[in-house]
Amino acid sequence: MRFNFHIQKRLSSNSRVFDLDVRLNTDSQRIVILGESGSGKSLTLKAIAGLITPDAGHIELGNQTLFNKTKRINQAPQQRHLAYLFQDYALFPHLNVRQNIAFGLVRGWFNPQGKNKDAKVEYWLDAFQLQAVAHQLPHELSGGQKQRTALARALISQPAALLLDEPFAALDPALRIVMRKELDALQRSLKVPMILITHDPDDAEVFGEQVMSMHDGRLYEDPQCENEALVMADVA
Ligand SMILES: Nc1ncnc2c1ncn2[C@@H]1O[C@H](COP(=O)(O)OP(=O)(O)OP(=O)(O)O)[C@@H](O)[C@H]1O
Repeated sequence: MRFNFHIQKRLSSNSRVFDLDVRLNTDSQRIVILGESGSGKSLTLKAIAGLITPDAGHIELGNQTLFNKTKRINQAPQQRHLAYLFQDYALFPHLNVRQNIAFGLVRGWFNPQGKNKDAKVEYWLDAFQLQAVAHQLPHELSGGQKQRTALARALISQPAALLLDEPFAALDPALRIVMRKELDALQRSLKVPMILITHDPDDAEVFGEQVMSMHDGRLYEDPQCENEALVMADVA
């Protein structure tokens, strides 16, 4: 699955202007974007997910056009079939683990209940060893359990790609190592393409088939990265 995008977006607040101008065209299935705070990583993921609209450019995933300014294409977030895992996991506080995971199957306001849905939820509860805590609320979970619940909720809808915003930042160092391994194994077995943004070089080491670095709204090829798959797009 090819990621091909050129995203341009200007954000202004008071006298400060931030210009995002990122482009990438790659067949790589594990992309890590490494950058300091405020460099534009989250904005990039949000634009891919459809949560912010670029001023110009295009976003293509495989042969699907998610956004194209000149062709006036702008798919709604739910049409894009992407899973976006937020930094703080964004679990619903009033829903237990089972209900949070089931929410991943919800399409808009319409929530069809069916046998199939229950079987899928049970599958992910088993796969992530969450059966024992299935009835617990997010505030009653450990950091790792929260992360697994959020991942299960993201994966249950069989997304075309996984967008991960600092997925290990909230975990203590020991759990971070365990969860990195889990996500690594999971991504390899499901073969779901992913973009992971982080400021932690260890994430890049584990996941970075393709490591990019981000500075001041621009994306650069990491000089240490020897992967040949990346082709920087020359034209929009
Ligand atoms: N709605 C907005 N209006 C104006 N500026 C914004 C807005 N949202 C983000 N910015 C600015 O855009 C820049 C990039 O923000 P972004 O959230 O993408 O950073 P980041 O690289 O993800 O940082 P972090 O690692 O701290 O999450 C920041 O300087 C931020 O202040």
